[in-house]
Amino acid sequence: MSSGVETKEFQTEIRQLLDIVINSLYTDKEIFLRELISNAADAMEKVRYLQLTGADVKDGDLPLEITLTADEETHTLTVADPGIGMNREELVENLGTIAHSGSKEFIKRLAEGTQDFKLIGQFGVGFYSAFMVADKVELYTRSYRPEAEGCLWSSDGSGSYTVEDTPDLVRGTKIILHLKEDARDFAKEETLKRIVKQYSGFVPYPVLLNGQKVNTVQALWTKNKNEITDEEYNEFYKYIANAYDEPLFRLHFSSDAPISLQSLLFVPKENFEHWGFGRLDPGVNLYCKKVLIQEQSKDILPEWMRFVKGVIDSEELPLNISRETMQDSALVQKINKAVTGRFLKFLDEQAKSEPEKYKEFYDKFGVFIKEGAANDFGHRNELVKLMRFESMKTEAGKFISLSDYVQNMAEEQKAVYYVNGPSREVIEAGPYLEIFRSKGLDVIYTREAIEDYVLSLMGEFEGKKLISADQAELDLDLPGQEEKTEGEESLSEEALNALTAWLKEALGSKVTEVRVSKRLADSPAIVLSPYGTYSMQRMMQLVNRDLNQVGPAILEINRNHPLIKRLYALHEQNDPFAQTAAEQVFENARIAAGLIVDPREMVNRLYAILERALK
Ligand SMILES: Nc1ncnc2c1ncn2[C@@H]1O[C@H](COP(=O)(O)OP(=O)(O)OP(=O)(O)O)[C@@H](O)[C@H]1O
Repeated sequence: MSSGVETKEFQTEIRQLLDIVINSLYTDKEIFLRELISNAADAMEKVRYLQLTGADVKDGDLPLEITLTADEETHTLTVADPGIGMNREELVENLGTIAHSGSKEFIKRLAEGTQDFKLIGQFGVGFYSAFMVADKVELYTRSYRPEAEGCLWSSDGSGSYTVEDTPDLVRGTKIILHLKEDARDFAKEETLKRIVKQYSGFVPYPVLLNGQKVNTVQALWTKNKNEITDEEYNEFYKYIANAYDEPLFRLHFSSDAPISLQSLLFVPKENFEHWGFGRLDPGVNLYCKKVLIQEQSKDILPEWMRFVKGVIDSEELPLNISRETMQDSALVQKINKAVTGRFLKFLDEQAKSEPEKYKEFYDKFGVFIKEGAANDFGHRNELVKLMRFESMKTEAGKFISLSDYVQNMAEEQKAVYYVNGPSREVIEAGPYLEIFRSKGLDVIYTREAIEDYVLSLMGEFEGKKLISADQAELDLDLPGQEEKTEGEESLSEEALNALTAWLKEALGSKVTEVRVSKRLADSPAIVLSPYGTYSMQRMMQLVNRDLNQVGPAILEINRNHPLIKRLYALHEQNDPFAQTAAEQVFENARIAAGLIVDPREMVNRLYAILERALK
């Protein structure tokens, strides 16, 4: 390990970020203070925890407070905290590289101008906002570990920084900002006071500005609901979620049994995972009597709830609970169950009381509900109730729940039907709805394979079977459901036998069976999967871009359709064109099923068909 002055290059992404930061607009600049204060508070939170769990912490008596020192003469602002500090390796790791892919994506979009700078705090790169106001940043830091050496990190925000060992520092971090000419206001007390109040009102430690305390420390979640204003809630949300906007939903509750806890949860306005920023980290912090036990706890809530931000505080938790014991602690399970259950109930209530807002929620966060319904067995029933779908009978863009569907069912209808397709238009243009339309039965539209997966896992809902409309063996089980038999000019049984036998031969290994359909009204033919339904195969095709993933099909033909009758006539005349026509009927049915077919074969066949038609 080197101990002298070392000059190091910033990682490419950080250089890009600094470029943007340095040229940021004045109106954006003040958020730098929030970022530095929030880092300081995090570092002290860690010290508090280490001390409570009996770790050996250097300079154990330092009061846990953040000090801001503003000097209008030297145009400097110093932000200091007695937090855990960093040793040399940590310093280089934390303030020279970016590990999280989401942060890299964020920087890329910032550079393209398609992302708002204010979100910087949510992407783990908040420290660099210091360069919005400073043309030189010096950071002195000493780790809490008794054996560690102090260090000075320094940079002017261009391509590189220096690190050097520095003796005689006390524990924690001190950041000296040499303010740029256009940012000298940030050495003025009144400016700083205003910014602390605006952005950092909920820091759980005293913030001292030139020796004077400028914030009130409070754990909002422990207060009584009716003593808290909306503004306070929103400010608190902004603080804990590093957000600049207001939350979409808020849930504040306490419970005594089966476990004593207080919780304040928020659903943000936006889903960053949705925007392609990579997987979200959990957003709920675990406290015991206002002491942070675990930040962004992975164990306290199910994985699908990672979009929720907030706090859970339970006095029953032992302070020294470790990561390992967390996972299998019965207490943690109890908290998990209580909070998840309450949150699910809350969403259900919101869906009823504020359907429009719930729709906004579902549009953005529905992916998590579906993920939970697929993976979280314990809460599947509640989660499925929160899922929303369009259906044949809803207007485009309007949603219903499975419960709505069941309520609207005719008495004699025994099952809930659903069909999968990439869009409403594609589903409605396809042949799968024909029989349902003719019988006046509603069909739920699923868009994603995960929805089909969940419905097939469920098997039934409120005592009704869940049945996919493209299921090969479809028994609508309605009184008076007669077989669709021959109209006047329909093909005879004999002709149908001959035609299906020939089609089976003509299509070879592409089909397992060719039969007469009971479900078609307008389309000449339909394909069904011998393995159940097609939604999984469609997804596999899309993911693997492999046309052969689908396997053979069951082909059903419509005995009343003119095209099928004509096909039979051609076959009877031994016209070789019958083969081409049969293949194209089959391929069309596969396209209508949303499957990807081989375009090369198709194009040649279509030319042959055109040629004949143009004769
Ligand atoms: N005052 C500090 N004391 C100790 N470590 C710090 C301090 N400030 C920053 N760090 C370390 O540097 C890392 C990077 O800080 P940065 O602000 O860029 O991102 P972050 O704190 O991880 O994310 P966010 O800004 O969203 O809180 C932190 O995770 C922390 O490990």
